[in-house]
Amino acid sequence: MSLDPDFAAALAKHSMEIDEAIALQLQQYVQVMWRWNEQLNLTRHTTWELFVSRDLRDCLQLAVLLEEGEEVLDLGSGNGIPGIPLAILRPDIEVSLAESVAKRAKALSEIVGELGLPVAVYGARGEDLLEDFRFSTIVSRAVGSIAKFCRWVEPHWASVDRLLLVKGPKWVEERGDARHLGALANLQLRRVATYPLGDEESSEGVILQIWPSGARGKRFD
Ligand SMILES: C[S@@+](CC[C@H](N)C(=O)[O-])C[C@H]1O[C@@H](n2cnc3c(N)ncnc32)[C@H](O)[C@@H]1O
Repeated sequence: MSLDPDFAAALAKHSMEIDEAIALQLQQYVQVMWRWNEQLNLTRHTTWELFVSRDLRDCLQLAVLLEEGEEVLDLGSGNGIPGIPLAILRPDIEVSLAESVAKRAKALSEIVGELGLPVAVYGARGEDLLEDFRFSTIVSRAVGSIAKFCRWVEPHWASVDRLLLVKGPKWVEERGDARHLGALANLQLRRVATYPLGDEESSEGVILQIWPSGARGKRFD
């Protein structure tokens, strides 16, 4: 298999230098996922330009924030973003995917199976998994507001060290709502990455880290 010229051109346009073996695995993921997209509504990003400038950019930003050996849960994985590219970019971490819609979870299982990735896929609500499993980091994109996430995880902070949420420009408004609702009480929130999104220079992506205040979350303070 060789690199699709449109994928290579999009990587070059966005100045992303990615090892060829890794780029080929990413390409295989996208091609298999786009195949499933013909039957299921998994993504609207159906060009290499959109995959690179939106999806891959978010995943690369997350990848550098994860420590070696982390156990990571992608909550609300849908089409596999960010969990599957993270598993490809960072083979030293352990990635699990949670997707509550059964047919999407089944497609994700087929995709990771076809790619031969050591990724567990759970057809379940991510917050319910925290009853039985422990993760160092929950990553998530386009699943719920900050307030919603805090509520979901609130009873389970013993099972997770931190959240890394990929957000768009509305994050400030969401943070305000979460504060107003008291959802951020006893939690710390820090913006740990800011980057331009797509071709629109005015549009920014951010990654928010949320962790418990006090002794439990001390190492992130
Ligand atoms: C808009 S899609 C986002 C997919 C992908 N993360 C992305 O960024 O493109 C949201 C997905 O999260 C799933 N979802 C929503 N709430 C969830 C929960 N609590 N646990 C697991 N999956 C959930 C939905 O079924 C849907 O597939």
